[in-house]
Amino acid sequence: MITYPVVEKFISINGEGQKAGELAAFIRMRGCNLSCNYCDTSWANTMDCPCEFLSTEELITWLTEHKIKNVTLTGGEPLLTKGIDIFIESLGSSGFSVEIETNGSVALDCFHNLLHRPAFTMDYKCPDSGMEQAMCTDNFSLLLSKDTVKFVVSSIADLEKARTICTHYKIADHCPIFLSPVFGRIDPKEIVEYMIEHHWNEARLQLQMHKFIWPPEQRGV
Ligand SMILES: C[S@@+](CC[C@H](N)C(=O)[O-])C[C@H]1O[C@@H](n2cnc3c(N)ncnc32)[C@H](O)[C@@H]1O
Ligand SMILES: Nc1nc2[nH]cc(C(=O)O)c2c(=O)[nH]1
Ligand code: SF4
Ligand SMILES: [Mg+2]
Repeated sequence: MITYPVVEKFISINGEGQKAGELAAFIRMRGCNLSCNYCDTSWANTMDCPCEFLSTEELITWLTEHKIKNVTLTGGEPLLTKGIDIFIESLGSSGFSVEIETNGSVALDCFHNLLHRPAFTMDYKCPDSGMEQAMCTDNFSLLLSKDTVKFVVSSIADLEKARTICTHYKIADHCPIFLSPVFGRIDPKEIVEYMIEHHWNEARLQLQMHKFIWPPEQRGV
């Protein structure tokens, strides 16, 4: 029986993305291949982080008990979890609406062809994250309208790079573009001013809502 290394699971409102404000269940998997210098869940990224090994049946029982429709798989990097494709199919065939928060370094081609293809919220790691060299830009051509490309920006230089990438890969023809400030590192006003200055109608500012509702460092919300 496959089990998955879950470092936390909780019900909350989704603080980010196309379903921001809707109830969702979050399942956070252990381990990540990147180390973004702003990561707000770096505690979950090491392989010695305490976790529970849970089976599909245990996780679906928990979701069913909470009468939840939306499920977000996050981490760490959820797409590196062994057998995650099987879990995604099980969630989809059980009727859950599945969103994956993924870091942009994992090739999506094998997940794109799943019977129950989830919605991907895929980061493009901007230069100031220190992780841009790991980006798998072949993913852009696979994205659909239910997916999102998210740029988590630290600076105007990051915004410049985000705009260049959007133009080059014609991202707005595939899916929505979200701009999210690295929490506390850039004033969201600067992002709005940048959008106005560059007539950037295709982009959408998003703030991590849960960090305004609860203390920004709080886990499990
Ligand atoms: C913790 S990551 C986990 C999923 C995956 N590893 C990824 O990077 O997309 C979830 C989302 O939180 C964002 N994030 C992490 N730290 C952040 C911070 N300090 N401020 C804003 N967003 C942050 C990431 O960029 C990503 O979009
Ligand atoms: N409420 C809430 N919404 C979220 N959306 C994406 C999250 C994540 O950490 O991936 C997250 C999270 O940690 N909490
Ligand atoms: S890829 Fe995601 S989980 Fe990994 S370090 Fe970056 S923000 Fe954190
Ligand atoms: Mg988070």
